[in-house]
Amino acid sequence: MNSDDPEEPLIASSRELDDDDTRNGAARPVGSGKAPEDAPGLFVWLLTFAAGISGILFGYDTGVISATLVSIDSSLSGKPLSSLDKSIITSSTALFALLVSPFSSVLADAFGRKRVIMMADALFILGAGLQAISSTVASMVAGRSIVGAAVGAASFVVPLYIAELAPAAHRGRLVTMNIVFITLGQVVAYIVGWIFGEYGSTETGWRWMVGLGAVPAALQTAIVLFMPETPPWLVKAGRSSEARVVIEKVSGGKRLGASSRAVDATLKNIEIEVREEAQARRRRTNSNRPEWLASLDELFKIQRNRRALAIACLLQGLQQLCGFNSLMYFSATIFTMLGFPIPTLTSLVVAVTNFVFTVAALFLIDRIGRRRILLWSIPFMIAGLLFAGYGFAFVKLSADSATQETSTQGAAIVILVSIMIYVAGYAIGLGNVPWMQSELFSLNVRSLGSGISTATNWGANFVIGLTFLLLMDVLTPSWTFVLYAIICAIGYVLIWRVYPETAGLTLEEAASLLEDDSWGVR
Ligand SMILES: O[C@H]1[C@H](O)[C@@H](O)[C@H](O)[C@@H](O)[C@H]1O
Repeated sequence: MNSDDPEEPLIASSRELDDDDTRNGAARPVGSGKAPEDAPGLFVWLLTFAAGISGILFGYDTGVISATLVSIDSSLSGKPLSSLDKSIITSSTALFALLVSPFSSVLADAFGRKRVIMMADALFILGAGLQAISSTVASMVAGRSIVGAAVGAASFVVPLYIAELAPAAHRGRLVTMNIVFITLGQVVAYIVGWIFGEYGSTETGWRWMVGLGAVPAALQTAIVLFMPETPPWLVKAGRSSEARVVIEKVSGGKRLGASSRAVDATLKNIEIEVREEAQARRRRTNSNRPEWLASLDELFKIQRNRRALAIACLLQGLQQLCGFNSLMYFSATIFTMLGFPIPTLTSLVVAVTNFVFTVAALFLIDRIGRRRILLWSIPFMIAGLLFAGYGFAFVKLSADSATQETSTQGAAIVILVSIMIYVAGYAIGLGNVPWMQSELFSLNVRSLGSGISTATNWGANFVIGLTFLLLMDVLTPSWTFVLYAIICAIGYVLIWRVYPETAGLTLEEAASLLEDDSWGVR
């Protein structure tokens, strides 16, 4: 059904929804609604900015670890960190993010999106504090794990929060804002790591690096107190009049032309979807099965939900398995081996390129569309990886930059430029499109589906972080990069086959695209 079609009523009344329609979730579009099409008002930008602080925290805490590990020296447990210590400290964050992200979907449904953001802030502060005062490896691991739990919850709930608040026409751009904040947090972490590592004392420098993560979390806690809940959650909680006020504000307020008809239409659409969900839940409860099992059932047994989940997990898995975070975590190590004189500064190139092209994506994503931007950008990633792999074939790697032979300097430059091409391609597409996952799911499985695909992201992140150095050793750097190129090529074909374009559609229109029986793209 096309809401631009003059023949179609803007919304279906509940009487138009027969039982079959509602059972299949095939009824009229809902979600955030398409009605308010104006530019996002100041209110939406403020909300996005406030919620985006979570992105800064996410980026900061994932980016800061590489500098932290090389600066800790012997301050934990009175001895230098072993490789195993380093691996456990690094991977505990991804592991806990993985464990917490699906669980946070249950919390987000029960307590609201906003409260989960606040819970994550409390964890960010606790984790940063614990890391900063750590004197043993065990307490450092505990601090990293708590931060991981916070990152897991925030990485799930913030995109969901923004997607449910933003008008459809601007949703892509607003969700991308969150990724801009993540990549900005990574740039800040690299700069802070470089400054404290270079100029701070050995004993306290790294403590400042990790402890500073508490500052944005405290700031966000103060701001979030004044932020609203999302309209779909409010309607679900039986607070439709509050939802109406939020929709009105989000559409720019009455003075900016948010006609009360458009606001009513949006609210009505959400109410219909919530009603459908309640009916579906009643049917599930009748069957005497635990609620979560019934939801899981619904996610896997209904074709459109299954397809949404497969696409979301494909994109999230590919975002990590393409190998980008190997660079985020180990680029300083790679550039040391390549003989660059100040590797931490050179590695800043990765974080800055990622940030700059994510900002570019912000302006392009709604215009070009998710599917198309991926199909255009992944070939650049593949080319960058293959050139880098080729460059590595000419370099004799050394752990000490001083012994690097001049003859390989050309190859080192080729590798640096190839990595920049790869990172640019990543940032403009795969770095952000997967986070628009919530628009693929209908409301009744949106939280659960987004939670599972976010967990896929963290699972794959964990695998990449754990295996990169091993692969470099076993396969050689050239073949490691070729392997990532092969993964990108497989991902390209899968995206081309199964991922339809969702740009500019309401959440529900996007979800109903997937009702097609075949797995092809209409
Ligand atoms: O979207 C983000 C972004 O691309 C970050 O730079 C990356 O480190 C994350 O893993 C990813 O989820």
